[in-house]
Amino acid sequence: MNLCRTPHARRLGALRRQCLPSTTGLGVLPARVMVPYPTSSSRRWMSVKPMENTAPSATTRKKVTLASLRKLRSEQTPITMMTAYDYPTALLTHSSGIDMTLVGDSLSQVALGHYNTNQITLDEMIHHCKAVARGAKTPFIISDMPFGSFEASVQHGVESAVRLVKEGYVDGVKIEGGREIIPLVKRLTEVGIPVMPHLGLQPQRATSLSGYMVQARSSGAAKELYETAVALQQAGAFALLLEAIPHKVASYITDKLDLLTIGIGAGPGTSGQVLVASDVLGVFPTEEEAEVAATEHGQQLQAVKVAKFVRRFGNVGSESRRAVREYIEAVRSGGFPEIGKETYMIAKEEWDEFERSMGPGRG
Ligand SMILES: Nc1nc(=O)c2c([nH]1)NC[C@@H]1CN(c3ccc(C(=O)N[C@@H](CCC(=O)O)C(=O)O)cc3)CN21
Ligand SMILES: CC(C)C(=O)C(=O)O
Repeated sequence: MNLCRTPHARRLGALRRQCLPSTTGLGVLPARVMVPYPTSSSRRWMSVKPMENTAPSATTRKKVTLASLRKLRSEQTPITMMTAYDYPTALLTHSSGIDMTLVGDSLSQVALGHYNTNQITLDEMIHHCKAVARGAKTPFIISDMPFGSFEASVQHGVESAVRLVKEGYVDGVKIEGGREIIPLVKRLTEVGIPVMPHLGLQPQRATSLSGYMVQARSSGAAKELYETAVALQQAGAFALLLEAIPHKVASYITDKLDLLTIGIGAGPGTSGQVLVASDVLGVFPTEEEAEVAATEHGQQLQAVKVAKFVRRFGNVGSESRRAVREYIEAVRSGGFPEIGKETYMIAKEEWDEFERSMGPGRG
């Protein structure tokens, strides 16, 4: 039977695979070739309909795999990673061509408003992973394992990671920790879940470290970090996240090890970079911006202090606030909505009939 012609195979093909002529003489078989997800043909019904994306790069891009990430490293092309917390931010990573999308537990702070990252639960992470997976079709998706989901035992860690993969549809997991997570990294690798340990500044330990402090600044601490990195590679880690460490230490680790290194505050010598989406976009105001908003518009903004390693590539926050100010102003002044442009009509005879039976309205 020609598998490619069955309706089921056609559906499969339409989703992820391409049928290629077989060289085995067994006919045409569905080949394991990844094709783009049907993003260009799919339309969603929203109050504002997204335009179809016709950019050639978006229609030809394939799902990022471990092999394609390793190829980027071997070609010395820096890997790009950014966080996403929901469907719109996931679509942003997907449509922009980001290589890896991180459902970071920073979402506890930047999307849920908690004081730190330790308050988010595994169930909440899974809820957000599901939304991200619906939007981030091409990037390799990694979820953080939240505080409390892996420390008690290897078994608990495996159960939590399996839930993130099975219910949250992510491709791999990131775990904050050093030597103490080696047994878990080994076990997850054995069961086929790609693991990215997170070394250096570990936000889940901010309380015990009395803040978000740069790590591995002494020769002893740098040596310990390097040896831990080697041990985690031996345990099977496919990548390391290196946060807030001297750039020379991060470059050294990258040069000596085979795995991928993704840095944040670790300099340009790693295999790739990661930043939090709201930092890249400039969603939250700086203290100066909050002061300006208070004096000029009477707005009470929640200012945030960001780390030295953050570069803002946009100022989406000020644009959002301007849009909402104008919306409020337009409603209050009667300028929105505009009849004809933003309203619906009723045929004259229908309206006349309505008023005849019900009595006149406003005139
Ligand atoms: N918006 C956002 N961006 C992040 O990168 C981020 C989060 N939230 N939440 C979770 C963690 C917390 N992170 C942080 C937060 C603060 C610093 C920070 O201010 N570090 C000091 C270093 C001080 C020192 O040791 O010298 C700095 O000045 O950069 C670093 C990482 C990174 N993560
Ligand atoms: C800061 C990044 C790397 C992270 O761990 C997160 O988003 O939670």
